[in-house]
Amino acid sequence: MNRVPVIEAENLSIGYRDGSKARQELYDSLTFSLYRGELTCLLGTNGAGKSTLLRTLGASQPALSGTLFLEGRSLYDYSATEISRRIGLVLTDRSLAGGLRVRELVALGRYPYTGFFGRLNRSDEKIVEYSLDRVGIKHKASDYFSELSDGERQKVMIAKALAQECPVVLLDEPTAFLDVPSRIEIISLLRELATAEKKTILFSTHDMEQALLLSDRLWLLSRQNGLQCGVTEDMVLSGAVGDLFSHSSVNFDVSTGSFFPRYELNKRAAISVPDNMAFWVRNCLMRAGYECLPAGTPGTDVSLFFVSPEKIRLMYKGGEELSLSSFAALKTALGDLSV
Ligand SMILES: Nc1ncnc2c1ncn2[C@@H]1O[C@H](COP(=O)(O)OP(=O)(O)OP(=O)(O)O)[C@@H](O)[C@H]1O
Repeated sequence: MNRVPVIEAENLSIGYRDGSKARQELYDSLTFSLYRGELTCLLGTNGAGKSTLLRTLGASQPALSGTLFLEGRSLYDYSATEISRRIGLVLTDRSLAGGLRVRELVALGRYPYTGFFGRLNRSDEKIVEYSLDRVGIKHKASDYFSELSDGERQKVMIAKALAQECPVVLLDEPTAFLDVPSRIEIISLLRELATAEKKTILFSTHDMEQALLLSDRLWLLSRQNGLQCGVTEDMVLSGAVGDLFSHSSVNFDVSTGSFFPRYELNKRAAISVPDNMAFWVRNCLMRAGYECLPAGTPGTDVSLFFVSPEKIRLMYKGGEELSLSSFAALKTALGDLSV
């Protein structure tokens, strides 16, 4: 099946103009497509250019060169009003919200439809109420935006983009400063809008774990490799995600999609542990400098038979044996805790 991209770029160059001539070019030949009904996550290290790319796609800053199409037409052939009916850009800067109440702020999303005086008719009001309801923030509609929590503010900004009724929504770090349940809630909401309302959604984040679980596609942006695009699982298993954040003191575990510190393992432990506790037992041993090997491996510094946190048997190389009944006792016996 040949799918038609909603946004398409060819040899797009993005960056900043300095005065009339000199320019700081971040990327010079980005080629990509964004599709309807998909949630795409933009990942990259600090300063990679994620915000710059999102602002360029949202027409809030010009591309340096190349072509950028929205629904098959050059983005730059659209008027500002036409763009604001098609692309909702949710940036992290909230200073514009001033002293507005939540409902008033969401109603600004209707501006592309309400004409010069911005008067809402019955249908506009209905859309504002629907948008407040859709993100679960209706109960705060009369509160001041400035008095909301970070998570509530993010929901309001998403509601404003919904009220704009755009088929494309671009969001710069919508989960910044949120606790883990709120991050999952926001990304799940974006996912729902993409699948149920067939919107095209691209968001940037530093929340890897949630992004990998919930996004259909990943865009990996780096100075070394430019923009790499693909389905989440392909990008993880190909090693591209691990490479993006490769660092001398950090490893990426492809099997779980999580990053962990690179420990110096100078001791060896043969371990027997039930599957449901294996992660935490290994975690405890690796922090104490032990490489974890299968039970029965000869010549290790210790052998561990872990039945449950209350039932642990530890055997040292010399033959001494201890029965332990907590992780605290195990860590003390391994010399990793001084209590
Ligand atoms: N207005 C500007 N003028 C000139 N250079 C800028 C401007 N804004 C950002 N830059 C530069 O562009 C590069 C990319 O910045 P950008 O904010 O797009 O990165 P980012 O990937 O969003 O970073 P982060 O994850 O830290 O938010 C940086 O080197 C930054 O200094």
